[in-house]
Amino acid sequence: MDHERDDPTPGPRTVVGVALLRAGRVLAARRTAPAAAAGGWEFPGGKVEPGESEAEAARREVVEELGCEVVVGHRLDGEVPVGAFVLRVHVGEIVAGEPVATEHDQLMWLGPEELDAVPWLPADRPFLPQVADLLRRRPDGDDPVEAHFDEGEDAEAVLATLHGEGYEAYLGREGFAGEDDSEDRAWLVRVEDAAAAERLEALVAEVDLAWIVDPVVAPAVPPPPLPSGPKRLKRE
Ligand SMILES: Nc1nc2c([nH]c(=O)n2[C@H]2C[C@H](O)[C@@H](COP(=O)(O)OP(=O)(O)OP(=O)(O)O)O2)c(=O)[nH]1
Repeated sequence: MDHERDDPTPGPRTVVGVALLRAGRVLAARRTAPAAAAGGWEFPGGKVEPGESEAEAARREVVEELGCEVVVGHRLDGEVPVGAFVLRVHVGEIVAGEPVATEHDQLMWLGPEELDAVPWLPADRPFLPQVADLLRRRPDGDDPVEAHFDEGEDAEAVLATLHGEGYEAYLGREGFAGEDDSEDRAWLVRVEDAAAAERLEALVAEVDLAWIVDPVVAPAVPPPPLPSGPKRLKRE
């Protein structure tokens, strides 16, 4: 089927790149093909297929290219023409597996001061200042910290432990901009002070399919706290 001909106002199709962030660095990958782009560095990703969202395409491409699972967060500002396509870039975070280059010939984790050290493809360069800003923006101790849980039972158990130890913590459902309401959304446990965050991190480390959400990649629509969240108890 020719989707472009059915659309009365077809725009250019999209290539989605994902700026994978981890510990103040972003993953850059070196292309091997086509010849004109070989040796150029890019964000993992590829063409969005008909019927796919950009986030779905980004997740699929990262599995294909790097063999790991990612969550995809907000889109960086702007889009850049690439031939008949436009390049758009989302931030993302690896949540399972370690990236292994299968289509690229090299991977590098670059800090904000190292972004200029590799020859990026021309279309990627306009995104680099935004990426550098995100890499420099680390949370301060008072920012809320959230943990993602695939299983509601795990989230509830961690919440109960935190409450039992006197920490204030809230339960919510994950929600990403542009995604429909769904019963399948993951669970989030949120804490709002540094001591609770440290305890939450320790508890999350013991649970499969749970991780601390990078605040930079956090869902664009944060879940509201439950109105009846218990207050933090005084601890000696
Ligand atoms: N994936 C990706 N492609 C980029 C970036 N910057 C950039 O100019 N491009 C260009 C290179 C390619 O011409 C095009 C994306 O093609 P691709 O080969 O990655 O797409 P794909 O995986 O869907 O592959 P295919 O359909 O061509 O087999 O966009 C970037 O950061 N990531």
